Amino acid sequence: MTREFLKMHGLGNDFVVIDARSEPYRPSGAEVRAIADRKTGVGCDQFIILERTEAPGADAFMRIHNADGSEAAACGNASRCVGWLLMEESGRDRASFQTAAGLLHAYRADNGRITVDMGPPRLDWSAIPLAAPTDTLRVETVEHGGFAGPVAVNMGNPHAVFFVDDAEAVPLAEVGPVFENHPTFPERSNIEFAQVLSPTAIRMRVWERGAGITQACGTGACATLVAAARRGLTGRKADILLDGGTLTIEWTEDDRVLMTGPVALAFSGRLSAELVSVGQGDA
Ligand SMILES: N[C@H](CCC[C@H](N)C(=O)O)C(=O)O
Repeated sequence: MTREFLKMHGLGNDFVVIDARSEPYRPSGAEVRAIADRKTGVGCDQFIILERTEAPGADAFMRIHNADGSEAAACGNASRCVGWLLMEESGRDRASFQTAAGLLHAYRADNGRITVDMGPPRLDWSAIPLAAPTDTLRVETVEHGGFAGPVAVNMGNPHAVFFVDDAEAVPLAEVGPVFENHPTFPERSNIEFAQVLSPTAIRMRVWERGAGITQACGTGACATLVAAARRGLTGRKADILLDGGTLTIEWTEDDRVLMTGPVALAFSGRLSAELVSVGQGDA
């Protein structure tokens, strides 16, 4: 049984998207890793599956698999891509879909961009989650290689945001995995390094949980803005300058984080039976 897929991305953070609403598909971790492999598979940062849902007001359930086979409850860039797909399908300018982190609402913004209301940030240590009661404004137990005391934010998934003087100088491939797997994060964490350029602009680079360095991270951009505003480094709205381009993030007065940015559909294709059969039944 082969399956059609769409190859999409948000600022270079790329996805294989499967519509499994009519034919359920629950790949094993091994299948996800095989599909995500950039040499022997299709290649992607996350593998996204649209599932049928009975959730009121939702057009689909969006399941998110990282390239390492782990599952995540939130993915900002993929949320814009799925929102766009559902709007194209319905002909409407709005779409809502369920995720493990809750019901998300997407709508068309200017210049072909899409806005997703990513909901409220979760700021309590137990919601990140962290391993022990901690002030999430500066997590002192997390330090390595001259970097210490990140801000912890949950956007449906865990983030640790370090503020630095020069984001380009961070040895991301070296320190990223150390922080991703730090014992303070019982569910691991996405890791951001942010350089505040002005009260309305932040340069940010990211090491993603389960995917490594990516060109952009939507939930990471949301976490970065929330962290900067909490520290008084910016206002509640700023442009986040990522390797792949810019996202505009706003943390509204009624505690919603709005993420606006582009969506791209690169190509469609078919997963071969060999690729889908990899690791059938494996963990
Ligand atoms: N690596 C993330 C999921 C993808 C997030 C990112 N691609 C985004 O756009 O938010 C995690 O394990 O929580």
